[in-house]
Amino acid sequence: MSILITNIKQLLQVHKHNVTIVKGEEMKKLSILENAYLYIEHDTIIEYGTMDEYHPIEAETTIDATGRIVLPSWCDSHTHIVYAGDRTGEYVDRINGLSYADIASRGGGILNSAKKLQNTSEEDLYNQSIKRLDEIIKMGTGAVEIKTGYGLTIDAELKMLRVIKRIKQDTLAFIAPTLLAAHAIPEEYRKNKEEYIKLITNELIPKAGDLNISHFIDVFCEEGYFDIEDLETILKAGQVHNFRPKIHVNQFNILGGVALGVKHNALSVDHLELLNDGDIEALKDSNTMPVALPGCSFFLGIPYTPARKLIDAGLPLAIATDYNPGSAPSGNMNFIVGAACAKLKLTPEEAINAATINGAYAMGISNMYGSVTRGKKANFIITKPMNHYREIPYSFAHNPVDQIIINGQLL
Ligand SMILES: N=CN[C@@H](CCC(=O)O)C(=O)O
Ligand SMILES: [Zn+2]
Repeated sequence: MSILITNIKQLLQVHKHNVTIVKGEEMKKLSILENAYLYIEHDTIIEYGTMDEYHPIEAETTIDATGRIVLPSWCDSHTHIVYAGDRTGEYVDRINGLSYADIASRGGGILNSAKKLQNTSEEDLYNQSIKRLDEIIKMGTGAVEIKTGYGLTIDAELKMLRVIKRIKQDTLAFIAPTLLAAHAIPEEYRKNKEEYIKLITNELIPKAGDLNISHFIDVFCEEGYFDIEDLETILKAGQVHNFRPKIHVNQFNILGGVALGVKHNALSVDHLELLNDGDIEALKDSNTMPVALPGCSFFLGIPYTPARKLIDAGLPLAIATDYNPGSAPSGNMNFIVGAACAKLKLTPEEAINAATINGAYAMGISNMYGSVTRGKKANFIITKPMNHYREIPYSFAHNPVDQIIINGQLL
């Protein structure tokens, strides 16, 4: 299959030589070709340039993109889209004044989702989850990280991993599986967290490692969940089975998870609604990507990640949806890009960098995704007619997507 796109009003994120991460001041730049063409063969970017350099290319499909913008598909590096049912009841409880913590303390929250998932067949869980993935692909996402973490028993967590593997096999999008080995303490271990941690380190991690589905490990490091000692214990056990950390830290409290994540060569530290100077220092000269989740802050009404503090300190930033039934029931990366500008105060260029190349980095795939570079994967958004790419975050609740190309296939 070959696709030629011509008369592209603006082709975004063009890099002749591959870029795998964008930091600090560099995030303010977005390399653009005006009035461009793009040629794709199978699943790969073969050629691109401006129309005045263009020489006729034979292609099976030709798209005239006059007045429209073409950019790499969104790279959503933090989702929990494999889950059963929903938590709309809790949503109303929160509107009526209960906090996320109040609901969790009454056995709601993650434990509510775990009960539903334990009582849902693997087939049904797959059918519910693949629908969510198909929906976010239509909204422009081409690479998605998917976590476990709603099983909370060995069998249910491994069931989640098998569903993620089946999704990976059945979709054109890139899927990065993550073992969220420690998401919440099950009721039966409430008074014996140490026992649950032993189950995780001695049984879940080795069994998940043997399945060879996921290469990332995650822990929810938070008061009432897993503390900094638990985090170190679990990351060390993960390292034995070659799991690289991508961890939930600093959402409601600062427990030291950022520095510990950097110490364990975390690929990303996610949430960061709270940050102190020590966190910023720990991240400098590290290979760890800070990830902000503005959809969660929007939905829970909690602070937004101080993204300007991170970028102005010369650090990179990725943005992601956190798509999950409790704190962010939306996988719309277009909204996240809009929220990054409106609430994190990122420029449109910074937000697009954070949702493409840096999002790919936070999944370990920015050598193959996240920019228009010869030889990289052909995952693209072709927008509806618009005057400037700034309209993508500006029209924050609109859908800018007209057509998508995933793995070189026009959908
Ligand atoms: N904070 C922990 N985990 C998810 C929420 C999980 C849930 O509430 O179901 C998050 O990233 O927000
Ligand atoms: Zn999350």
